[in-house]
Amino acid sequence: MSLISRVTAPAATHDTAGLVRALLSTGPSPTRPVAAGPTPPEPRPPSGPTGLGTSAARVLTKAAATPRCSRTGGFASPTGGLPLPTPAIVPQPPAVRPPAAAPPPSAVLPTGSTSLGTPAGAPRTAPAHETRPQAAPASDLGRRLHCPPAVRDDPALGETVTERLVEWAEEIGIYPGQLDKIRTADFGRLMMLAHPESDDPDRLLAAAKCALAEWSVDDHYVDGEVEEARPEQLGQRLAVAHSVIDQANLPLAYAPQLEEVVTADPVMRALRDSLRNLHTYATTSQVRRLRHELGIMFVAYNQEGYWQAAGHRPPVWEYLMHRHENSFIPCMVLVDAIAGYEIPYGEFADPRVRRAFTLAGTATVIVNDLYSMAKEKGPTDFSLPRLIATEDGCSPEEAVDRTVGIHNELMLTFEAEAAALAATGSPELRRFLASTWAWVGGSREWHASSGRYHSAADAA
Ligand SMILES: CC(C)=CCC/C(C)=C(\C)COP(=O)(O)OP(=O)(O)O
Repeated sequence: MSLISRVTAPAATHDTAGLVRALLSTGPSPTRPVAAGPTPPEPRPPSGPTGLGTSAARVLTKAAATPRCSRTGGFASPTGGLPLPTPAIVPQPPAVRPPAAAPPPSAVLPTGSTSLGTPAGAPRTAPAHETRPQAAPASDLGRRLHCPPAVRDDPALGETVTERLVEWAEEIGIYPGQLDKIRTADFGRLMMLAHPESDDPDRLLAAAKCALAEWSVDDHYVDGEVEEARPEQLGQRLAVAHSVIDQANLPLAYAPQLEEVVTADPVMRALRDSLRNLHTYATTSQVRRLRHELGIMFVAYNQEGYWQAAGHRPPVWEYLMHRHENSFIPCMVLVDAIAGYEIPYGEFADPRVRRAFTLAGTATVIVNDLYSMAKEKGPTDFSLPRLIATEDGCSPEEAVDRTVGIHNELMLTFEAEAAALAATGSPELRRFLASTWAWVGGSREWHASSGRYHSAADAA
């Protein structure tokens, strides 16, 4: 493809089959970056599943342990021993929003029982627009979600990271008087499950500090979980906090005033300190990538502020777009840094890679919506099942089914596209996609068990 054709190429769309076809015809070399190379390659037809496949992801691997001090690369195998997603099924163009009367079955897995909450056919006590989907049994969701299992589970390592994270939070001053929330959520366990390529507590802690700083923005400023939510101030707080994400450098006479505001705010201190610490383990460009993702996340938080202030209930399309921006991507973007390698920036920024990566990101946060239904009870605590129930006028059980279907569509698309990208990209890209796949599986496992979503109070 010529440079001009590439520059003028249309943005990626949701035409999976076309995209996979295009990927497979742009370059067969397994080591060539997807965005590089002037020579028109020979078309290479798909030869069927070539990776290790989802079933291989069930094998716990130790081979993927972190190369301890590599900051730029150094991997034993193209995926660092991690299973790579395999397009066992290339999804057909799916109906994202199934008709209310006859929803199709879940994309890959049997939908199983419909006994999530009230039994089908039971009398309804409230109109559909007022219903709140109940939390689905975790075991049932785990079976129905198209998602790999966690690659490893090392509870002691997770506990170590959580304990050190609590100490850090206390030092910084986030979650004052509520440090138990951090212990209960067990964020160290999330990092242990989601970054199986590293068994180094320091690296996992670096990722955990970033994640907790990000969560603290939500819990302190947006959701009202730690401080009272003040939607009218949200834009102002986020803008000032962003001056830490992308350091504002004011003229000397004014800089101290900004610094005073920043240092007085625990969330801003947490963001600054976690990013500073990350530099120990990540390259400058990896940290810059995270700074960019946080800017996007802040835009989405501002949107939530608008929803709260205006009493706006987003339609499903708008909420899904919001979840593209407000997802776990800021955590996932660190997979290579924490594992000790680096995907070339040209490949990371390639729209096809970006598309696959962000589809996986949205899928992770839909998992969050499903597992956090019991926790999200306030009138502006929107979630995908809840909004679908309202918009489609369907039962909570049906809304959960549709949410699972949307999640599975995203994951199947990621799986197919990641496999095609892996076949045409560099070893680092291949590994990055495998690391992403592992992150998604570890995150689902954490959501299924974390005290953040499964407290006795929520069950009541
Ligand atoms: C770790 C991280 C990127 C956090 C910022 C975004 C965030 C809090 C989520 C993606 C989770 O969504 P939600 O606000 O629904 O979180 P909880 O269910 O309250 O954990």
